[in-house]
Amino acid sequence: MSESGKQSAHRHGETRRYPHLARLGLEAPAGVDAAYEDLLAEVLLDGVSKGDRTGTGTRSVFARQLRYDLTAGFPRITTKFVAMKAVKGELLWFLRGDMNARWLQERGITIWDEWADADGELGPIYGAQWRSWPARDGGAIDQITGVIETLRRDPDSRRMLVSAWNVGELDRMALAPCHAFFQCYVADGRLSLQVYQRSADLFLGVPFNLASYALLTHMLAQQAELEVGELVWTGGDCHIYNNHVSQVREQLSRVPQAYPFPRLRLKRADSIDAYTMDDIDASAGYQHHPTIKAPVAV
Ligand SMILES: Nc1nc(=O)c2c([nH]1)NC[C@@H]1CN(c3ccc(C(=O)N[C@@H](CCC(=O)O)C(=O)O)cc3)CN21
Ligand SMILES: O=c1ccn([C@H]2C[C@H](O)[C@@H](COP(=O)(O)O)O2)c(=O)[nH]1
Repeated sequence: MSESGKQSAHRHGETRRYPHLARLGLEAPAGVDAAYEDLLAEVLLDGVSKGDRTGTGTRSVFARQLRYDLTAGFPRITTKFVAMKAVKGELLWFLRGDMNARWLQERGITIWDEWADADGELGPIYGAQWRSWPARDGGAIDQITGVIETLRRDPDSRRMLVSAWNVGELDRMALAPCHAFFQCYVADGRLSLQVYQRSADLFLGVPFNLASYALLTHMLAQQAELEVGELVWTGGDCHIYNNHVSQVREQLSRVPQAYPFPRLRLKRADSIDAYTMDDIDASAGYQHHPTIKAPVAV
């Protein structure tokens, strides 16, 4: 094949790899994962105009999937700075079964403040459902401990689900769960996880959600003495808020200079309840573009 033929074949390959970025004339560097940015591009270009609960307005597409090989790197988006301190804190806070924003605020994490009442209360959101789903007999079901036990005892199980979508308690939650449930899957000693996110704020929420579930997969794998496999993110209503459009354009313009994902260092803890902020480090090799600020829709 001639040199120019090779080049055009390469370009064609890239076009298929990230077709929506290609429509904007953008190409990611070789070896860089830009699937998230391609979804941003798709919603920017093809999203249908839709109203929403917050009154902000969005463009939106329905039902998309992102997949990350966790052995290849930790999916912390590089085309803007992703605040890992808030991601780590929020996940540890969920795992505490906490329903009050105080613990986050004491650590300088403010991402739940808009939804908390004057006492910091949020109602029985993720943490409550993960760790103490109310049982019929008046007791509580710890779904996280349950799934770790099943991962150890019966990793072939097809019933390893954790749900935050407790229909009977939705009206008491400050916000209905967005990442509604997840499923674990083990093959060849590797733990994969798929999360279903019914509603996805692609610019502000999803970079957090991807890093958070990647981290959770690593923690669960460590607790069950498994290696990590794949993170599969499935989104329902995938939207860009109308007041995030200029930020998204800025972010996409960075795709040609995007970086490979960093690595996660996770210090071993004795139980899923024993991890601390200092045990988690996703900064090794994290090269990234600067922060892009945006208002959160409440
Ligand atoms: N509209 C909306 N989008 C969300 O992503 C979202 C909600 N609501 N409500 C509940 C939680 C709270 N989440 C949030 C809230 C704020 C940020 C945010 O402002 N992030 C900034 C800075 C974070 C920081 O440095 O602390 C960012 O640049 O990522 C992210 C996720 C995710 N969830
Ligand atoms: O982890 C989260 C939590 C929330 N979101 C986004 C998705 C929506 O933009 C709002 C929730 O509004 P609903 O009207 O309840 O769908 O919050 C997210 O992306 N990630």
